Amino acid sequence: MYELRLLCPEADVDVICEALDALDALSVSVEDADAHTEAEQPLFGEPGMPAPREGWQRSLLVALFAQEEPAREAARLLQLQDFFGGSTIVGVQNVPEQDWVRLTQSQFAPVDITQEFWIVPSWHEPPAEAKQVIRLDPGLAFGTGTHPTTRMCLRWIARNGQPGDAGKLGTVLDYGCGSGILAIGAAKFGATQIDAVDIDPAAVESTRINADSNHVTLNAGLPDLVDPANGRYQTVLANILATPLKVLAPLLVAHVAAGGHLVLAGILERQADELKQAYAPYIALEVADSEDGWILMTGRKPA
Ligand SMILES: C[S@@+](CC[C@H](N)C(=O)[O-])C[C@H]1O[C@@H](n2cnc3c(N)ncnc32)[C@H](O)[C@@H]1O
Repeated sequence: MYELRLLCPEADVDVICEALDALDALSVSVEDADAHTEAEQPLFGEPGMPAPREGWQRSLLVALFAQEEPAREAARLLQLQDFFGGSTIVGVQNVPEQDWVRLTQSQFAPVDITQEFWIVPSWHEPPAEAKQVIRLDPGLAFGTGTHPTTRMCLRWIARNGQPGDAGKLGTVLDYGCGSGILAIGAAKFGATQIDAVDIDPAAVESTRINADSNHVTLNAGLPDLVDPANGRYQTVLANILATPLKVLAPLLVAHVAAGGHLVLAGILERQADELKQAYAPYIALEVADSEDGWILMTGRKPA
C-alpha cells in the first residue's frame, strides 16, 4: 500500500476528498495538520450536539492507494486543478505491512470489574483469579467494559447480585443495552429473566450475538419490546447520558417493580443535582459510586 499525504485548508477538504475518491483512492482520512502542536484545534461538542466547527483550519489528508503509480498520478492531476491552489502535496510513501488484526487486538486486554469478575476478549485466556467472566470482543455497539460508566454498572451488579442466586437481582431490564454487556453481567449474577433494549438496531444485533457467545438467555429488541403498561422489573439498568435519562425518567421509573432498584449511569459528577431533581417526583436518587468524573445514581421504589 502507498499513501499520498497532502495539506489543505478547511474549505477545500470536501472537494479534494471527492477528487481523491474519483482518482481511485481506497480511503481518505482527515486529521488536524497541527495536532500535537500549540496550534492544535480540538473539535468536539457536548454529547448529542454538533461540533462547533466541521473541520480544522489546516487539514492533513492521507489517501491510501494499492500501488505507487496511481498515488503519484493522483498527486500530479490534483496539482493541475483550480481548486487545489491553496493546498500542497506532502509526498507519497510506502505503508509498511503490519498484522492489523494483531495490532487491534493488542489494544484490548482483559478488564477487571472486581477481583473475581472480568471482561475478557475471545483471543485472551481468562486470568486465573477470574471466577465470573464475560467474553466480549469490541464491535459496533458501545460497551467493552473499559468505560467508567459501564464498569460502575457492572460493579453494582456484582455487589447486589450473586452468581446462581436468582433472588437478588430478579427480573432485569437493560435500557440502552449497546453490546449487551450489562444484561449479560446481570445473567452471570443471578438475574431470572432479562429484557435488553436499544434504539440502535446494530446494538440489538450485537447484544444477541454476545449473549449467545456467553451462553446467556435474554430477549433483545427495540424499546417497543417492553410493554409500557405492564413491564415491571426488580432491576432496571440504564447507562445512557444525562439528557436522555431526564427525558426517560417517567418511563424508566414506571418499569421498576415495587421494592425494585433503578440504576442510572452516563452522568457526570456536576449533573447529580439536575438528575436528582428530574427523578424527584418519582423516586429518590442517590450517588452510589464514582469513577473518573462519572457517577452512578441509584434509587429504590418502596415495597
Ligand atoms: C453509553 S451506551 C451504553 C451501552 C451499555 N449498556 C453499557 O453500559 O456499556 C448507551 C446506549 O443507549 C442507547 N440509547 C440512547 N438513547 C436511547 C433511548 N432513548 N432509548 C434506548 N436506547 C438508547 C444507545 O444506542 C447506546 O447503545
